[in-house]
Amino acid sequence: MRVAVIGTGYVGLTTAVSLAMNGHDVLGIDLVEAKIVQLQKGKSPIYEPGLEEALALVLKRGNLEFTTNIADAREAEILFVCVGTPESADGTADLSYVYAAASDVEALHRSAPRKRVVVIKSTVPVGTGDRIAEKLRELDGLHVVSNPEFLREGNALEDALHPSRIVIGTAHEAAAETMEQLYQGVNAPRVATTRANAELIKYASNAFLATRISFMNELARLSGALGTDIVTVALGMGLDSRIGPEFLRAGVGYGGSCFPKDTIALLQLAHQNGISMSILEKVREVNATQPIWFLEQLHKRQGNVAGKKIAVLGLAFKPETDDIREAPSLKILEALQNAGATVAAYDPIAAQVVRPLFPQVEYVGNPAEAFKGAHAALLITEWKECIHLDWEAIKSDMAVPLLLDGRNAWPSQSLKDAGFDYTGVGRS
Ligand SMILES: NC(=O)c1ccc[n+]([C@@H]2O[C@H](COP(=O)([O-])OP(=O)(O)OC[C@H]3O[C@@H](n4cnc5c(N)ncnc54)[C@H](O)[C@@H]3O)[C@@H](O)[C@H]2O)c1
Ligand SMILES: O=c1ccn([C@@H]2O[C@H](COP(=O)(O)OP(=O)(O)O[C@H]3O[C@H](CO)[C@@H](O)[C@H](O)[C@H]3O)[C@@H](O)[C@H]2O)c(=O)[nH]1
Repeated sequence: MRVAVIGTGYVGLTTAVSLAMNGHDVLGIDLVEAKIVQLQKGKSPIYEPGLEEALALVLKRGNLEFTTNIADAREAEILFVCVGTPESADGTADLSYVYAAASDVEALHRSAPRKRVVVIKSTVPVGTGDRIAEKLRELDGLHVVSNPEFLREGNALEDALHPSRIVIGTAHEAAAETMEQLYQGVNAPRVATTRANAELIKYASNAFLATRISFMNELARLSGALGTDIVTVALGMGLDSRIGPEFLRAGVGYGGSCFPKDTIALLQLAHQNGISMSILEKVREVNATQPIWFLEQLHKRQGNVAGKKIAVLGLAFKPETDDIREAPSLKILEALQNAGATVAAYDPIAAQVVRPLFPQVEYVGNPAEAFKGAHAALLITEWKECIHLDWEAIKSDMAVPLLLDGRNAWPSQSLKDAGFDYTGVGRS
């Protein structure tokens, strides 16, 4: 099928590449010319495992092209909207990019009318799809479908090719049929529903996952006080099939471009409808304080960190991505700097995007460098490069062998046996 994807960021580019891999003819559209020029050359502007290789493949096959001009999409039967919906000053989702993209679609459709489906993949509050449909109603042959995206960064292409589910929100039979044709061959459960339900499924899923994390982080604080081990507790909980093992990892808090903004957007949507979601308020509160709680564990052991060297391992909000949006590392770097510490940081991919924000931090080329002379080391992102380390060498390199494992990913017992002063999150 002929598909156009508006917005070639994390979601748009991954969607475009995965649809092209599945044999569709895809046109990727973005406003940022530099991005399009780079993509035309087969260079991915974002770091996602396997994405650049897949991009090269579909460019070579000729079923993916890029442009800055939406008029080039006149032949497209399906137009995906994958633009950002960032947090506004009041916490609601900023829909200006979505509405601008809808206006672009409207202009295209007026100049080149044909049967078309407009698919909103951006995460948007309940009612947005209906409002866009209202705005475009006069345009014959054009139907608006909600098809939220559930991919995870760092695993984006894999998730797009093998999704957990495909949610299609539309009341229009022919549009639903077009979507089914598009996803033919993709083996995933379908949820065929209204646009509004589809929109709420997306926010509810993210809010629920964030809730599990904050629950575990708060439980970890108790576990630390009791001297119990949160990792074992999570294992024991997750074996209950009603609970399941995913998203029970305590740590320094969730970050990224989705959970922080989507939880506040859902809260604002609830307020606008006279509903108080007190659980979700607490989820955000626990998450906001988790990096600070983590740093208290450092201060308890090191006292004043002024003038001391602190190694920070990992900066991205999770491994396998260069994304630092709402990354806990940013709060931690800021607090360490305010406390007068000298910080040496390592991240295999994200250091270059953090550097302009924290120019005083020393960015080192490998983890071993960060540990040299350090009075403490903090694991913030569990990159494999930050986990599989030569601990013997590290022990002799550190000024004080104090380890604070913000992801419970270092081998706690063997480090303690080797003489390190080790503390995880909710495990002593
Ligand atoms: N990042 C994720 O993991 C993820 C996962 C699921 C859903 N989402 C949702 O998907 C949406 C996109 O997120 P993202 O992380 O890909 O954003 P992003 O910021 O990485 O990419 C958005 C892209 O859209 C482009 N753009 C904006 N307006 C445009 C227009 N009118 N025409 C053409 N291009 C335009 C921007 O230049 C940018 O390249 C958001 O609503 C987000 O909540 C994101
Ligand atoms: O047990 C866990 C699991 C995750 N995290 C943290 O939670 C954040 C988000 O992780 P993850 O969900 O894996 O990454 P995202 O790419 O943000 O993906 C989420 O947000 C996307 C955007 O909406 C959705 O599409 C995905 O389904 C949803 O998982 C990261 O900081 C993780 O370190 C934890 O602290 N503990």
